[in-house]
Amino acid sequence: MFKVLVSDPISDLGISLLVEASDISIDKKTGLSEDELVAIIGEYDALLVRSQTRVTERIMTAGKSLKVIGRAGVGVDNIDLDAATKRGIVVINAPDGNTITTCEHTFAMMMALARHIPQAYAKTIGGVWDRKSFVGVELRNKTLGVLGMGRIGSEVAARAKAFGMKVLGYDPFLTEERADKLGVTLATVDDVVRGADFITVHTPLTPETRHMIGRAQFEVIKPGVRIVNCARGGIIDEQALIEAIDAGRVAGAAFDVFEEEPPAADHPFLNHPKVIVTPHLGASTVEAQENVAIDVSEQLLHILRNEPYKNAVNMPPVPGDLLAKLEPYFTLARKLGSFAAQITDGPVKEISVSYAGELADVDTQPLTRQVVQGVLAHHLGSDQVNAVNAMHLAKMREVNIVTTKSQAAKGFTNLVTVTLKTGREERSAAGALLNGFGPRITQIDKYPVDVESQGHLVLISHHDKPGIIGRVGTLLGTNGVNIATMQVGRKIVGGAAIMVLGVDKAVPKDVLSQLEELPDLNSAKEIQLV
Ligand SMILES: NC(=O)c1ccc[n+]([C@@H]2O[C@H](COP(=O)([O-])OP(=O)(O)OC[C@H]3O[C@@H](n4cnc5c(N)ncnc54)[C@H](O)[C@@H]3O)[C@@H](O)[C@H]2O)c1
Ligand SMILES: O=C(O)CC[C@@H](O)C(=O)O
Repeated sequence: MFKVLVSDPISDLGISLLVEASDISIDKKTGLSEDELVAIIGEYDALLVRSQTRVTERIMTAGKSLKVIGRAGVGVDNIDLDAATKRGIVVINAPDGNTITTCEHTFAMMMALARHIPQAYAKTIGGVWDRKSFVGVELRNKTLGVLGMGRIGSEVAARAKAFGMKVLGYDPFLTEERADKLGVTLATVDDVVRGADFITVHTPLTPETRHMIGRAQFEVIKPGVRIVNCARGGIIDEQALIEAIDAGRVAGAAFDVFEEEPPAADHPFLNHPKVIVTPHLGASTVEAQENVAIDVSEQLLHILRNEPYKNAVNMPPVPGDLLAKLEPYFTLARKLGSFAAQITDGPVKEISVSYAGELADVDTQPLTRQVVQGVLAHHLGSDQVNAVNAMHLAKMREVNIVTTKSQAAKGFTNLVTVTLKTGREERSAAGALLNGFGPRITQIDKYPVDVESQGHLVLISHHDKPGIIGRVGTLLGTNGVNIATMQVGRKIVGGAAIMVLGVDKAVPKDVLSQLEELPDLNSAKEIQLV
């Protein structure tokens, strides 16, 4: 008999599969503190949560029999994934079940914002018949900018078209072809910021999406824009947004999610006349809660019964002899994927992995998964992608995966080369394990290098001219950025060249822009490898 604990309010109908299963005994105990959970979790094989329970390392340590944690919903930011992976606890989610519901909430928020419905309601029930203060705007003929064209963003775009809106879409995986299919104009963040009358965000919260609409964007944003966030708090800089509303640049905002939830009582969004809010209700419909509970219950049963399952968010152990051969290359493969993703512009269409040397003779599929994970995690968030779901996510995004093998490893025992093709360019990074030095990047595009695959790097492309290294060093030094290592690669004297700097901390965006303005310097990209 497997024991399952449900620690958040989850649809009864959705978990009926578990209730009725003869090999499952289920307890529902909601609203427990961390201490209370720690005290009882030891007797359970599975834990089923929504977003309220914070599943911490302490809880997992106490959960000696825990095999699986199920999240009835998409985001797993309330679960310590590393702690689960370390303990071999599988974390599953239900990514599809609340897509339509959240899309509809986004629309409800957008329309309520356009027509001042919450403000007008409050006045009317307060006995004031005020028709003058609440003149709204139509959606028809307006431009909607959608940042994040995944499951929810694509559904929002489809509905916006039905309202007669023009849709600008941006997503690192949105190709011209897919945008055409969806009837959306492929745009950049800048196009959206400068051109949209309404902006809605549907990305995960990652280091790249945090404050993707911040002070710099509000300075150039289309005056009178209305902004909706039903994704994750922090994608839009809340403080900068309030300043932009108060300065009259932004007409209003509708937020379902907050940088801190619940927001503090003095949060500037609460009681602001131009901001409407809901308490993270995006997924709160009867249908969505049933869907996600059914999905996650099915998966949970499969895992407990040792049957094949999908939607694992963390990485299960790779068993067998193969692991011994491949495991040393896992980190290298993932970092090469991440490095290639960070240096490449445009929507990824193809990930090509070439294995040379002894790896050519073994099944390298688990390594390819690591590469794909590295590429996708850069865009989708490292909590959403793992070695189990990486290939599936790539397929959903119509990303082609190609593997080639050869014996010639340019003097290395094994050489792994990752090449990314986008609509705009093709970039590659190769790497090897060097005795005593661990994973190293040994080639970037056509340039041989020897770079430690760790920490903050800056990749500069420039012309091989005297003085360039000094100018870069001076500019970074003036801005307080310490250079720890430097590698320069070129094919011919005086031709195109690259410089890879290892730096002690992240380089601010404005310093990267200043680098790009230096004479003979073409581009400067910051890369972070963890
Ligand atoms: N309010 C709620 O209750 C609620 C409910 C469900 C989902 N969500 C949240 O909504 C968001 C979207 O969910 P989904 O199911 O559509 O996820 P998804 O993974 O299907 O889509 C997210 C998309 O964001 C894109 N993206 C990543 N980085 C980007 C960037 N820098 N710029 C533009 N796009 C970028 C990804 O490529 C991906 O296509 C998630 O944050 C999720 O947690 C909130
Ligand atoms: O459980 C909820 O209501 C939150 C759901 C949502 O944020 C998600 O990520 O799926």
